[in-house]
Amino acid sequence: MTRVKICGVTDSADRNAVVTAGADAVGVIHGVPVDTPREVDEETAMRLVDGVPPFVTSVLVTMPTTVQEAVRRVDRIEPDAVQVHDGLSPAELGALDSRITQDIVAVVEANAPAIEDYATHADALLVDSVDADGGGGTGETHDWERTRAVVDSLDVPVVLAGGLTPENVAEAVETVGPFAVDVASGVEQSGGRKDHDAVGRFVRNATRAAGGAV
Ligand SMILES: O=C(O)c1ccccc1NCC(=O)[C@H](O)[C@H](O)COP(=O)(O)O
Repeated sequence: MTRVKICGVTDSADRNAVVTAGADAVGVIHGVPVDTPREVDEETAMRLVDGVPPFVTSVLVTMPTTVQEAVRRVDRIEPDAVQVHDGLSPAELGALDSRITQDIVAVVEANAPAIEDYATHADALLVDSVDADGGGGTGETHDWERTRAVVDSLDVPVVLAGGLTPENVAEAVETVGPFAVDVASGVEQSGGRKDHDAVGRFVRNATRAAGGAV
């Protein structure tokens, strides 16, 4: 069955709705040098992560420029996993891995060359549609067939992201066969605020679809 991460929660009501809907992971965005309504300050990130219950994974989504910066954020916020968007090379991800106990999800741009280089140093890859500044949350889909080839060629779990919605997620799962799917803007009522009904539909449609990796 395909796992589901709902990304970019900004308050406890949305976090709790995501958990109630049955998502496997909750993404909290902090430390990104891009303009996004989904980023929260450090205190809020700590509080949101702290309230994620057992058996649901809290994920800090961040864009560090150095390994040290990533370590400091992880040590302060204490998520279950860290998702690194842009900024760190595969070798730096390896260095980060040796300094934290959390799993590392490395974000790779869907059209990037040598995606496999990141697989060596990460616990999972998240294949996303990335904007010119390296940020996510674009609401744009990419070439799912290419991502299917990535899934087929690598042993590491692959998370599909970018432009997913309750309406297209079943087709995405069937086409790509990812370990998990991830959504931010596709389940919002307005920037940074989740539409709880859409979150529920997204989780149901993703988990009922055939094609996810076991
Ligand atoms: O969502 C953002 O605004 C964002 C900004 C900077 C770095 C990462 C960001 N999001 C990370 C995610 O994991 C999103 O869920 C992913 O990019 C998919 O977004 P969407 O296309 O809106 O579903």
